[in-house]
Amino acid sequence: MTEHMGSTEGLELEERNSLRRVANLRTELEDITEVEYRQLRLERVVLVGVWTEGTAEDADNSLAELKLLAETAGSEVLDALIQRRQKPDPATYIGSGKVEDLRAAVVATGADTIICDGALAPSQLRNLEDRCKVKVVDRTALILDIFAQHAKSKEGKAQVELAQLQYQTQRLRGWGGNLSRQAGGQAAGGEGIGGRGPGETKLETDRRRIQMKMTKLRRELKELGKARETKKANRKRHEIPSVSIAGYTNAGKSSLLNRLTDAGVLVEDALFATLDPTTRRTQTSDGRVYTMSDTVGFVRNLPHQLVEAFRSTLEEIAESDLILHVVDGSHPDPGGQIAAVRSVLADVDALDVPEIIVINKADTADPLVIKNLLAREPHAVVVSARTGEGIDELLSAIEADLPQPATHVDVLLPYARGDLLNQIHTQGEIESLDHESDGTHVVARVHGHLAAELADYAVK
Ligand SMILES: Nc1nc2c(ncn2[C@@H]2O[C@H](COP(=O)(O)OP(=O)(O)OP(=O)(O)O)[C@@H](O)[C@H]2O)c(=O)[nH]1
Ligand SMILES: [Mg+2]
Repeated sequence: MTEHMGSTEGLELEERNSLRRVANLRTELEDITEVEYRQLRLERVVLVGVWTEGTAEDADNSLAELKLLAETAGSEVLDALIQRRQKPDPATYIGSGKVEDLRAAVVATGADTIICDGALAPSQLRNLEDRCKVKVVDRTALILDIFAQHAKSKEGKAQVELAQLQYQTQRLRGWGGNLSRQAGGQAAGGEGIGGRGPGETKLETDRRRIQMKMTKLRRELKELGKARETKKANRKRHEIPSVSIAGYTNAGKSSLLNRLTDAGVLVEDALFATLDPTTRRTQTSDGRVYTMSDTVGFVRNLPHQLVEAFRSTLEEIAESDLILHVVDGSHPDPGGQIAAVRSVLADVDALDVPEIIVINKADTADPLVIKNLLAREPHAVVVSARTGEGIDELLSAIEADLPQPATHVDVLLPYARGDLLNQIHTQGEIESLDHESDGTHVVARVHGHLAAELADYAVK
């Protein structure tokens, strides 16, 4: 299902394999902390979902996405179960009877992990683990895991680690329960769950270590945030408009950035290929400079911890002048993707930034689906980052939506002030330009601070 591209493939596979080897050291699990155990890569998994509302098709889409996510995390999906229920069982997520089926599927396939398609309460995870005797994780943990594998920059890594620790600190159960028995091969007696005896001390040590680590990460992130602030301030001072490319994961955001700016960003048919935002400088057809940034992809029910951890990155979207909201026109439910993205945008107060809906993958999308999207989203452009279709139209739409410089100037610039003429070119909008005997006569719209610099040369 996933088709990896480029030279990164070898590297990531190697990384994943090395992690697998660690995962196989089951007998030594007692030497590592539970936190490290929880971070071990998933391997052979069974998926399970509860279907509470919507159509059977929605349920299938949701489980198909969970499968993609699991594969992106490097695991092999062996089986998938889905149960129709009014609401998840408070004790075991799926119904008690269904747990037997799940356990049977685990035994039959030899799976070592169960992934649930939702956000589960710590007690639900614990109960399922006890009854199925393998590690049980939820969608949140899975997404956190993918982010952890993909984060490359120092800031990205710190953000993900903080989110993971926040998630785990509420879910530690100590080594006294079934996990350590299963892991360490001790006799499975009738002890209770949740860690007694030595497990409990271990649990406390783990908790304290996590708290210390989190404090340290928060401090680091604060430092790293300062560098970002400086960059932003610089851009603001020069009043360079910024465009953010946002959208559901795998919609084609990086492909679009590459197509629009020759950025050379990694493109992969995998979820969350991009975690570190890339910013490129580019310009309008009349020479005005602006920046365009690729951003981390969104997903339905993006774990709250991640929205928090990535808040500073996401807030850049809120501060940009224009959002290109990319949606995969060939996806079975593009409308659902748009809604999921908008809910994250609302979370970071980015809803009042002007938005262009970019319906991508027009080369493979169903024309009827595109027609319906266009009817619902009037401010939309249909493109294909792959074939280049619609890209010129998109560039014109971007130019038209960029903030217009506010101040009208009419100046005669001496030829010695080529620097100012250059600034008008890159920052302003030129209405007329004539080379005259005593200088260049320019009529243009520019930003306030440039207008002030030009005041000396105003034509009376
Ligand atoms: N057919 C088709 N495929 C496309 C198009 N644009 C992108 N793709 C493919 O879609 C997949 C995802 O593209 P990316 O550009 O990595 O998507 P992204 O939105 O940056 O994804 P993440 O960074 O993982 O959130 C890749 O396999 C691309 O080759 C398009 O216009 N048509
Ligand atoms: Mg990307």
